[in-house]
Parts: sequence; structure tokens; C-alpha cells
Amino acid sequence: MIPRRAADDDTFRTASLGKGDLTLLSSSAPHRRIVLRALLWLTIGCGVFSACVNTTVGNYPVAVAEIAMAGYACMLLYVTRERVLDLNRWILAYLIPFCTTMMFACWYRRAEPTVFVWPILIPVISYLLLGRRTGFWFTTIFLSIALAIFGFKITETGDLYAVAAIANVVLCAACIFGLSHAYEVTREQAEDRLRALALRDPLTGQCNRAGMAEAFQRQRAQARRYGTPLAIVLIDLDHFKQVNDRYGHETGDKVLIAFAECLTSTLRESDLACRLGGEEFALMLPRTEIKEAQRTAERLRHAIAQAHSEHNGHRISVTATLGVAELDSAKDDLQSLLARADRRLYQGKSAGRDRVVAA
Ligand SMILES: Nc1nc2c(ncn2[C@@H]2O[C@H](COP(=O)(O)OP(=O)(O)OP(=O)(O)O)[C@@H](O)[C@H]2O)c(=O)[nH]1
Repeated sequence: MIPRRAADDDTFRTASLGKGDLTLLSSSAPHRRIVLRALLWLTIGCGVFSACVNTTVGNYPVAVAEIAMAGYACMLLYVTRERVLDLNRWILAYLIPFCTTMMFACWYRRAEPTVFVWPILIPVISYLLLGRRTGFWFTTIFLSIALAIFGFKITETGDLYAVAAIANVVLCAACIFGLSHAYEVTREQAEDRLRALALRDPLTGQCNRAGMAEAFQRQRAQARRYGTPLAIVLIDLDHFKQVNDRYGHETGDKVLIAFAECLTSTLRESDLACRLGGEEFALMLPRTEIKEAQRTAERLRHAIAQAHSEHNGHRISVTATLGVAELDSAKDDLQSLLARADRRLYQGKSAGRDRVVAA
């Protein structure tokens, strides 16, 4: 299996689009890759050391399994030396044989009773590498197997002292399982809050410039892969300063919020609306050619002109000027695309505002 490399742009920090909704996935990937590589080094070191010890005491099958696991960890270290897109698959490719070797060591008849402390590591490693949901299931499966092995060993030996010792290990594993779960839940919540703060505009709730840049990386990758068009519409409210000057900044904010809602309600599920700053907004329209984007922009311009906000009995209406551009070369980045849309927008401003310019 040849690993897919992450592009220079950080495409595995992905964003799914949907009416301004920015759902961010696998944001922990860089951190998990570092943890995975640290564990691979540890596996190699501990595997070789433990294999030497087991060889000296004559546990040859366990020593062979440990050497095999250390060799496999070397291969995974090589594969993950750079960022990979399908990191989760490589994490599972490490964790499944690692935990299976651990289960084999627990089950092996001549193994030391202290080998039973190793499964305690499973919840910590699983949650660190796989996150809350997959980590939970992975831990449940492997701790259940470990428990079954413990049970089997107790009934086989009938050693009551072993029952007390194993009960300690099981209780300790259960506590670590619970703590790992609680830690991962709070970590995920904190990460979501931080990412929302970094990627969303606090006034309108739409994604900001950074959020748009992140979503663009993914959309451009899809457009290139499937040969589909991608259009951008840049929108600037006309004479917005007059709204602020006449009704106050607070009313200006309300107008901006209403405007953002108008954009969102006019768009398709797959489109993304962003506030780039001030009274400047942008739309990203995946699988949309420039002609269709122009029609969408016209529909939007019409909806903006028709809508109005109320302030102390005053009816506040705004108009907007829109510039449209389409991704048209392999080298096109967000900046060049926005610059093209911006030039058209300013043509529209110079020509009298309240219009769409697409070419
Ligand atoms: N209420 C409010 N006003 C903002 C915000 N950000 C920027 N503005 C105002 O938006 C106005 C933008 O003014 P200009 O850049 O002169 O543009 P304009 O009046 O819309 O004129 P044209 O773009 O040329 O049609 C300024 O008065 C800014 O203070 C905001 O978050 N809230």
C-alpha cells in the first residue's frame, strides 16, 4: 500500500461545506502522527529489549512475536516519516498487531503474571491515537479480550491469589478507560471551541477569511481531482458607511447580520458564505461554472435589494455590488481568485454599484 502524501497545503485539516456551516475534521492529525511515531520508537526499543529478556528465560515464541512487532514498527516509521492523508489507516495498522501481540503475550502459558499490566496501556494509546469514538470501541474490544484471557487463566490455575491480583489490574484498567474517555471528550470540546473562534466571524457566525482559506484547499483539491468548476463571488455592500453614520454602528451590525442571513438562505446546501471583513463577504460555489455563478449572484443581488431591516420605525435597505470569478488554472490559489473577483467588483462600483460583474 503506497501512502497518499498530504499536499503542501494542509488538506487533511478538512472542512465540509454547507450553507456557511464549517465542520472541521481530523484536526488532531498532526498531533496524532507525532504520538504514533513516538510509540513506534518505543515499540522498537521495548520490543528488542523484551525479546532479549524472553530469549534468556526461554520464552522463544513471545521473543519472536516481539522481534516481528519491532520490525513491523520500523516499516511503519518509514511510511509515516512524512505526513500521510490516510493516517487513521496507518494508526490501525499499528494498533491492531500491537494489541494482538500483547494479547498473545498474556495468553502464552509461560508468560510472567506481570504481563497483565500491559493491557492497561490500551485505553490511553487508543484514545490518544484514534480519538473518542474509535478509541472507545477499540479499547472495549481489546480490554474484553484481555479480560477473557484473565478469566480463562484463573479458571485454569484455580489460584485465588491470582484472582485478587487480576481484580486489581481489571479495576485499574477500568479507571484508566474512564479517565481517558473523559479526557478525550473535554479535549475535543476545547479544540472545537478554539477552532470555531479561529475560523468563524463572531458577528455573523459565518466563516471568516481563515475558514474560507481552509475550505478552499479542500474544494480546489476536489475540483482538480474530478475536473469540476469552482466559482467565487465577492460581495461588497454599497455605501454602508452611510448606514453607520445615519443609524449608528449597532444598527449597522444588525444590518450586517440580516445581510449574512439573506446570503445563507439564498444559497444551496453545498455553497459556503463567508465574511471576509467589514462589509465585504464572499461565496464559494463548488461545481458551478461562471455563467451559473453569475445567475446566482444576480438572484442574490435582487434578494438583497428587496430585503430590508427596521430601525426605530425606519426602513433600511441596502444594495450590493458583486464580482464573480472562476478557478481556471492549476496554479490558481485563493488570493489570485479573490483578486480577479475584486477587480470585477470594483468595475461594478465604478459603473454605479448595485450590479454583478462576471467578465
Ligand atoms: N456596523 C459595522 N460597520 C462596519 C463593520 N466593519 C466595517 N464597517 C463599516 O463599513 C464602512 C465601510 O465604508 P467604506 O469602505 O467607505 O465603503 P462604503 O461606504 O460601503 O462604500 P462603497 O463600498 O464604496 O460602496 C465603514 O463605515 C466601516 O466603519 C462592522 O463590523 N460593523
